[in-house]
Amino acid sequence: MRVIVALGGNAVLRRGQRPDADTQLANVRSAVRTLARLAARHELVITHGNGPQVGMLALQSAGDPNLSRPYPFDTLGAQTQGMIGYWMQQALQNALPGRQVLAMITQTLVTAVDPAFERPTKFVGQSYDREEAEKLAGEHGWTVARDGTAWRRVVPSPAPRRIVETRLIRQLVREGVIVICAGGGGIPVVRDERGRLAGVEAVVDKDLTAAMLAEALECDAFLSLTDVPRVMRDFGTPEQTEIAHTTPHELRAIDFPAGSMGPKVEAACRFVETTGDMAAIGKLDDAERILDGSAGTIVTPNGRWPLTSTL
Ligand SMILES: Nc1ncnc2c1ncn2[C@@H]1O[C@H](COP(=O)(O)OP(=O)(O)O)[C@@H](O)[C@H]1O
Ligand SMILES: NC(=O)OP(=O)(O)O
Repeated sequence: MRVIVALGGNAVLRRGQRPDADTQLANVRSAVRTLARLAARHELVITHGNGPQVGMLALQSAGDPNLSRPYPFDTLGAQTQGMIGYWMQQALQNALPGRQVLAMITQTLVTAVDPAFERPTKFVGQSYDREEAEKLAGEHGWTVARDGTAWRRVVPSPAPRRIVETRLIRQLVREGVIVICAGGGGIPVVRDERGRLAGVEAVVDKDLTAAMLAEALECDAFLSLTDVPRVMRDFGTPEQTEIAHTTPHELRAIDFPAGSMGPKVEAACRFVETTGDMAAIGKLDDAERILDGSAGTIVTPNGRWPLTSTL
């Protein structure tokens, strides 16, 4: 099978951890143990989040007295692709000697008139209590929003339209390369009337980009791997229940929060609706069990996996 994995930024920097490089590298090495087992059995394309990291770099940049203005989010996105891509590439090379692994700088086309620029939803950086978040928002001109019980900075997250480097990614996958690409959803860029690319201030959702890429690369499965074992009904209430096997139709009848589970569910539904193939949301460590149907929330057109006829 050709499998695309979207790895949450939280897998690289867990909630509450200090963002030291060695902490993140240790998390990447641990994630790569699972990814390497997948790569041994399947053609693997890896995308990853960057929410915690891009927010941290933005905060550092905002506090740098030598700068006349903080680095823009496209440039910060590129920095996170380089940093996380490097950690992953090296960890995979060490885990799978003899295999070709490449982390690519990847740009994602968005449109400048996307309404998302007026309505920031993408959580970046660390969590704060409400008072501190509002204080920082006042100091730096941020928008902040509630993420579960905590507060975080939010930035615009326009819809991904196309990955500029799609053809190259396809070529590399066909040649057996394990490609790490579209990190942080891809660096958001727009194309002007003369066809030239330029970066924009945003962070694209990596699950939406991954689903789009999965379709373009004709992947058989799209796995969004995060820190919860399954999508839940009535999440965060005493009545919460795990959803094991489901359909896009069933999932679309449930409300999920923007900026966290919402885009994962939307991405999974879009991939299944467009391709008729399988998408799943679950825990990184369960990736292999998700593919055999015994873990995660598995989304298929008829709610069954492996896919079977309903006739
Ligand atoms: N209905 C739900 N079921 C499961 N988790 C949910 C749900 N709604 C919100 N969440 C939250 O979504 C989080 C995963 O989204 P996110 O933090 O964006 O992950 P990642 O960084 O791994 O992509 C979970 O840790 C959980 O707190
Ligand atoms: N860019 C992005 O979607 O990052 P996270 O997965 O960390 O939210």
